[in-house]
Amino acid sequence: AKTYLTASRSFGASPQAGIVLRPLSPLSSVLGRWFPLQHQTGSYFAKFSSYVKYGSTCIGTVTLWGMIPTLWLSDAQTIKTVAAESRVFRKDVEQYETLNIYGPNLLGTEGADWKRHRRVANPAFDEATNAFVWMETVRVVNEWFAELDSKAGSDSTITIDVLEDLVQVTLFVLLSAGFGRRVSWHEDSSTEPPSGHKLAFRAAVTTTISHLLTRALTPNWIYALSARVRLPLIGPILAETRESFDALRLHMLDLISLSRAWMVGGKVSNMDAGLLRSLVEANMTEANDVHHKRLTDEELLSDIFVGHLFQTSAHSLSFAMALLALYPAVQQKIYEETLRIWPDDCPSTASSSSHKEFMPQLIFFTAYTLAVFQETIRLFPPLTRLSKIAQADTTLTAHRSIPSSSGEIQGITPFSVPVRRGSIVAIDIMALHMNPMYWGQDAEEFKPERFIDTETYRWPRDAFFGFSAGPRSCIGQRFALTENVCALASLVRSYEISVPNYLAGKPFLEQKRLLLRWKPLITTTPINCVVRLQRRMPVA
Ligand code: HEM
Repeated sequence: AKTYLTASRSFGASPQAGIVLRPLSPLSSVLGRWFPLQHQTGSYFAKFSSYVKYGSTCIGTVTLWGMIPTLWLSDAQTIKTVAAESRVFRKDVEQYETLNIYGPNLLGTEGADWKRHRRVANPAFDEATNAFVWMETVRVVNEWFAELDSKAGSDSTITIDVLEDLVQVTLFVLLSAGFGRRVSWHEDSSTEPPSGHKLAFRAAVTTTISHLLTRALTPNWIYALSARVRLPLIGPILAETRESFDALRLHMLDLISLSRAWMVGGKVSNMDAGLLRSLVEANMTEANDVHHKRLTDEELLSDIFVGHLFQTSAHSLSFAMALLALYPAVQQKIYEETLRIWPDDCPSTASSSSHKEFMPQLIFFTAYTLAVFQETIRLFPPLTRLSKIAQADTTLTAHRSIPSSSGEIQGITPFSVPVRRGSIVAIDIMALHMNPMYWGQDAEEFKPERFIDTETYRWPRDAFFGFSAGPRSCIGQRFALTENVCALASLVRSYEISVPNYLAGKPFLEQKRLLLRWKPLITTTPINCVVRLQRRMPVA
């Protein structure tokens, strides 16, 4: 009781909402789905409701274990300050430990170690890589479309579990644009493994995907222990998981060696562009002495892989497809936009050079498709919260407000929030994205127009935190935007997306409830996202 009181006294004038689990603890995300008090601060489904209840954009809670004061923020300016002051507000890297699967990486490191990773990675995430991402997305989605068409019925329709397919699509893009290893949709997964390998590449990839969640949610010490001792129940699953991750690691390390050998030999690799080649190149030009250390092969591999671990693109594209099935008028607008870019048909191949020419105009030509994707991320941010630890005593500014009888936020006044060293500061991305101060009273509605500037409206940049901001923002943002906009535009150009037959006769709100369900695992994960696709006829 005494420690609780000491912790809660540190909040100053911020309202207090009791004891909750640590914001990013794996337990809180696994149990989040079943947490009964869904409007309670800290619940994954509370959206902005607890900030309305307390009339404040900052709420204090105390962690169940450790009694650590935790401040939850839904205020754009406060969050911007926290993200910018990365020396005062450090990432809660302890919570990322299980994501360091292949070794330390950009996401799970801090301080000098993080800087070393970011310095090597920055130049690799350039326009050449994005051009390659565009080209490979075109290739992979066309292979996917061929697969869908071969399975479609005589009326050219097919009903699919979107997530299952998109996990493969986005992984194939990553393997190619990330590792320079083209995997065809049709490649046989029963191919004999090459010498020195237990699994063929495709088999290593597919088994790794199926064990991704087990690995990411298993504490490293249990994982390590399971290699030495036969653990009851979970032992065999962990052994299988280890086998698949080890098999993929060996393949990836081969690719790194190959890339380096090409570089040393002065050869132009047939791995085209791609992150791996650029990373290997940037790493080789880094100084390697007592002060500077190059990244190891494991670290390079980990930096590329961690971007996929979250499956952010697969999840966001799934939500976007479900939303397009529910909102045909939005889909029609994307279709009209794609008719302007591709008057004849969706391209089946793209060269990276043609994309490079196209890229500067891309955002302009696909403004609406991009807005649909951003609005999807606003409603379903893959990471709904981030957590930082204060390294020094400091002060933030938040806002108090009084909701009117019609629920509108009014009487907004600033107030100071003392932050004690060691406190957790939780950036509540979902609440920020639902905050009516920035997005209006209809913040929960799907309206891509919010992301289109007009002469009288400029969309609130600081209130969109889907890719984070400041020095620790997503390094793969352009990669993800290129991939997702290309995939969405190609999809809508080729297919009409609608709700599956079993939902067709239901009221709209019921369709919405059933199609947009999600669970808070490592990232916001769609549940049972099923849509019907009908091939569009070629434009006459
Ligand atoms: C829809 C897609 C994506 C979204 C919404 C997204 C979102 C985010 C967010 C919110 C962070 C901050 C995480 C934190 O502070 O803990 C982040 C970091 C990061 N993302 Fe993404 N991401 C996406 C796709 C990607 C892709 C495709 C890659 C790589 C190919 C990638 C690589 C990374 C890396 C390496 C970091 C750590 C950066 C650092 O700390 O320096 N992300 N991402």
